[in-house]
Amino acid sequence: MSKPLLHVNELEKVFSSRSMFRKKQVHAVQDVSFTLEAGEVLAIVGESGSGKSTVARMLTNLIPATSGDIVYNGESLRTNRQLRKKLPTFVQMIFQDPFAALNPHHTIGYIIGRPLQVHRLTQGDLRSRVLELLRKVGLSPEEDFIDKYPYQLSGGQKQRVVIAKVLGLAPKVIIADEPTSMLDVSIGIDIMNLLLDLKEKENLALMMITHNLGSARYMADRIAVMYAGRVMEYGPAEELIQNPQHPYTKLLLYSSPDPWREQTEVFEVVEAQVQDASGACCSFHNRCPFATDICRTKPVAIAQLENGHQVRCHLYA
Ligand SMILES: Nc1ncnc2c1ncn2[C@@H]1O[C@H](COP(=O)(O)OP(=O)(O)OP(=O)(O)O)[C@@H](O)[C@H]1O
Repeated sequence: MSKPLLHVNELEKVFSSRSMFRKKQVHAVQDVSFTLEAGEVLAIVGESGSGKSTVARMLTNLIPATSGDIVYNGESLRTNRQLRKKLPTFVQMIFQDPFAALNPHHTIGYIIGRPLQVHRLTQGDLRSRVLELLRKVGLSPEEDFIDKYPYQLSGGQKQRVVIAKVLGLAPKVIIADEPTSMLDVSIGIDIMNLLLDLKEKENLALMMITHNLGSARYMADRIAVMYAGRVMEYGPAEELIQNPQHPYTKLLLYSSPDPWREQTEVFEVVEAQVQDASGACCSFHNRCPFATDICRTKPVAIAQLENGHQVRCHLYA
């Protein structure tokens, strides 16, 4: 069997801090596993603090994992130093704030061209490579943009520059962390369409991080729903949206406004603090209207449903 482009296996991240009197640990990510292939889009959805960005930061080696493994094309990030060195040409990240991502003192040409010089990726004329990248992200006429400064561009244009800069390194995986959340809705849709288009043309694997199930549905082939550091539900995007199983996924779906959806289920979540993902019980039990004793006392394993649909809930154990 061929190796997946990206294989994430039982990833865990614990942040530790020490104050004068006690040591505190936050289980930010626990037992996260998935695969990602070229040409595929995986969306990671969850509320603030669910661990989405921590997963992304581990995948790009910005922070080390506490345990578990990240394997690119069969090479482990944990053990392979060569892979860590060449990682920027394998995986790149787009952040939500294009305003902060671009140095205001440099021209667009410099911003896009500099990583190509650093990683020695230009054969031939740097300027024509930058113009080609500007064309790829729809900033034309390219000659008009190359000598501009970030302040002369709109938010959507800035995000396109960020994408061009990332694209220059010819990564195989792009992780987009809320790439449209700071943009107007229509501009955000343009950016999502651009990413989908580039995914097809460049045969990229895309991982999209979002709070919004609507954007996840629009973009993704598969969706992973995270809560308190764990994947609660995972499956083909349309199946997960049409046939959600986990109470938390239902909560996310029924709390997002959708004038076209018939409200078939009334879902009243219990108000409570989000639990840490240390795993002694179901982390959603204190907010779940269906929780029983077992949810408060026993850890939950992932249950396999049909069509690759998985759910982490005692209701299905
Ligand atoms: N450097 C850190 N030190 C300690 N705790 C951290 C650190 N970074 C993240 N955390 C904690 O880890 C948990 C997950 O955070 P993370 O930023 O991954 O969530 P998120 O789902 O990406 O949230 P958001 O959507 O708001 O970006 C949170 O409880 C957060 O407070």
